[in-house]
Amino acid sequence: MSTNLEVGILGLPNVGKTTLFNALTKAGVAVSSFVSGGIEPNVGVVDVPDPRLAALAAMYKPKKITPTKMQFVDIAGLGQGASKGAGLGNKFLSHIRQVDAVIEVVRCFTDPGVMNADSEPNPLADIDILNTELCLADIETLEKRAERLQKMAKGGDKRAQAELELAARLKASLEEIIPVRQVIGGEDEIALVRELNLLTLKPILYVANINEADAADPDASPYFRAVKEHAAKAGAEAIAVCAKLEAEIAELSDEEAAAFLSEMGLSEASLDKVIRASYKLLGLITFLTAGEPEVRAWTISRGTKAQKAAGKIHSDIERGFIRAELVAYNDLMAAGSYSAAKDKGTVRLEGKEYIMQDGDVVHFRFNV
Ligand SMILES: Nc1ncnc2c1ncn2[C@@H]1O[C@H](COP(=O)(O)OP(=O)(O)OP(=O)(O)O)[C@@H](O)[C@H]1O
Repeated sequence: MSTNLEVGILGLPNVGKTTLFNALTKAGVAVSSFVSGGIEPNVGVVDVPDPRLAALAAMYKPKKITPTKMQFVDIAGLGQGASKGAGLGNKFLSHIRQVDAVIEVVRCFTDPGVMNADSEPNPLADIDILNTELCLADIETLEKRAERLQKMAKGGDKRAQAELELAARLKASLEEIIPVRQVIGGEDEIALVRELNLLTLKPILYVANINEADAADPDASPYFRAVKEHAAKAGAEAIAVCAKLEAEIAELSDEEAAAFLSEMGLSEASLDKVIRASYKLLGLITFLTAGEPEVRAWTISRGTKAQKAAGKIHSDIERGFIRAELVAYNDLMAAGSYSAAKDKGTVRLEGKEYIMQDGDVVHFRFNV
């Protein structure tokens, strides 16, 4: 019972999208590939790394530890002119339309053997090319929609009128190549245009694909620094990854990988950072269940109420929901055991309207 939210991996040709996708999915489980004619994207399911699971396992000694999962989609090369329907452009744009958030891979490496990658990286120019294409595609969507809205607004439709005004504002920004996510107001405005699935409204994470030589100290790469600065200005996050190296690490056993990382002076694979940042990008949080049979992480959207969250485990538990008995992960760890947390009074009983928090360790009481 996973949420079907997906993060799409995009970027210019040969920037390392597939390498990153393979590294991500090899580190995780089951890669299902829907390749047909080379234009269907690959979808991969990935375990979300969560150190809290190991800590809970040390406390509960469960038979089984189950991480939660998330989905990535490898959306193949989007070149210049894609928004004009050049080549396979429209198909690619429709794949992007289906995902809930995007990772933009930006080339910050040089590789003489790779087409388009033999020259000095120019990450800002690359970001600009892709951004322009996405903005143009959104302009087209808004223009099409405006025709219908005008008719509806003439008929006195207030909502259509509001959407029309918003569309005009968004279009003006898009013409300056400013993504919708940077100019749209709060939830009310987002709701007005939600159905349009605007590409530049999707949350974005920049992944700077750096040279192996920069992996131990990414900030030494001027290219990564440029991406980071751009991301900060755009209110987004940037993570440096050497996709080629990560793909190699993903081939190793856990022990080998740990030894390799410490040799490189790295504390964790950058992939873990990418997965966690993507999870956050989708607005997802984790609640935990812990017992002797199983310690497990579950995914819900931020803002989910207790009764709905219970339904993640089983529809019966949602239907017969009585109460959620829960303790915040940090409180549980501070107490040292569940019964100690109870003694300290940090275990609470919450009703169905309770809004679940990341790291809640929960036992649902139900009756069917
Ligand atoms: N950090 C890196 N350093 C050096 N070479 C890299 C790095 N990352 C990827 N490469 C190499 O760049 C080439 C292109 O990578 P990849 O096929 O993953 O790109 P892509 O963006 O998926 O391409 P396409 O647009 O064809 O889908 C591969 O040969 C890969 O090994």
